[in-house]
Amino acid sequence: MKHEKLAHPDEAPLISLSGAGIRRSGRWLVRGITFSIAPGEIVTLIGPNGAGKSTSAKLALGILKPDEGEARKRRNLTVGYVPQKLAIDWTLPLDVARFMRLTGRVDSKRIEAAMAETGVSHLASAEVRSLSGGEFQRVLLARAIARNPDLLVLDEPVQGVDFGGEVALYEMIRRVRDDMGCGVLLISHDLHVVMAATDRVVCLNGHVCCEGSPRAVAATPEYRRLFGDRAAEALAVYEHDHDHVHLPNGRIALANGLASAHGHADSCGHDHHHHHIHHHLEETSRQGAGASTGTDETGRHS
Ligand SMILES: Nc1ncnc2c1ncn2[C@@H]1O[C@H](COP(=O)(O)OP(=O)(O)OP(=O)(O)O)[C@@H](O)[C@H]1O
Repeated sequence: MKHEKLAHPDEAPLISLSGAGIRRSGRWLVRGITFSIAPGEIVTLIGPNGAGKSTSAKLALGILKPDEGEARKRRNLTVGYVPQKLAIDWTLPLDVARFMRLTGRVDSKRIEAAMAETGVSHLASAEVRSLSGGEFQRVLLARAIARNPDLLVLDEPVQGVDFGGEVALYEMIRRVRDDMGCGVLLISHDLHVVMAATDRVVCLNGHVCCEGSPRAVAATPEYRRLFGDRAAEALAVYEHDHDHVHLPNGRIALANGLASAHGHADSCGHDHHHHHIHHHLEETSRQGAGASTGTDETGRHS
């Protein structure tokens, strides 16, 4: 897979936290947080509500100062931020093109290229408030990448997006990373398919519970304790990676006899495991979408 060439762990990290902690009203919100993001790397902070993901991200970005430990940021780091929520008065008319220009001066060519990259060029004159959840996410992503960031930060990027849209969004995030070579920090309170899209997972619960490749993290008892049965299900997805074969035309033949239309011709050459997971999930979502919503828990990992 491309990103294995694109990730540069030997280069100075874009951001790094070392034993960072922050205290408010006599209580440690997070403590002992250590992780870094290299250029070209996709890192996910995962943990339950209140685990300190946003706080850790703010420490990493220099928005909050640690009371102990260290937070370092590369000089002149440009950050593209995709927020969880936006404080916008939706009663006012606002089209996508204007929305893209609301914050800061960004070159028109860059905006056009970013909108093309996330597939929203055709929505330039659409009303922002009329966009679907998935369209709005892609507009937010375009707005963030138009700044040509070194680091893209996405806070709960799949809220309000259905399962098919979630898979598509993570595909897009990876493609943006491949094209731009930026680092990516994802923040997620739920498992989603975030695990499969990530180079490294940092599992938080006030401190770093466990960290490593998605597969390594999914196998730890700490992670299973935090996410319970669903963690085991997610792991099952990981271990479920040889239920199909790659056909010469790039399609996937599943054990249940279905062929996926989404196979990539290069699936076999690189990072086999991730592609397997991806195709497994994609097929599951296609089947689910045809039958009902495709977004329920059982549908995810069936
Ligand atoms: N400024 C603050 N003052 C006091 N407590 C705070 C402050 N900011 C956050 N907290 C507390 O710190 C803890 C971690 O919050 P944080 O928002 O980082 O968690 P999170 O993992 O991002 O949660 P969620 O998934 O719910 O967004 C919570 O208990 C929260 O109430």
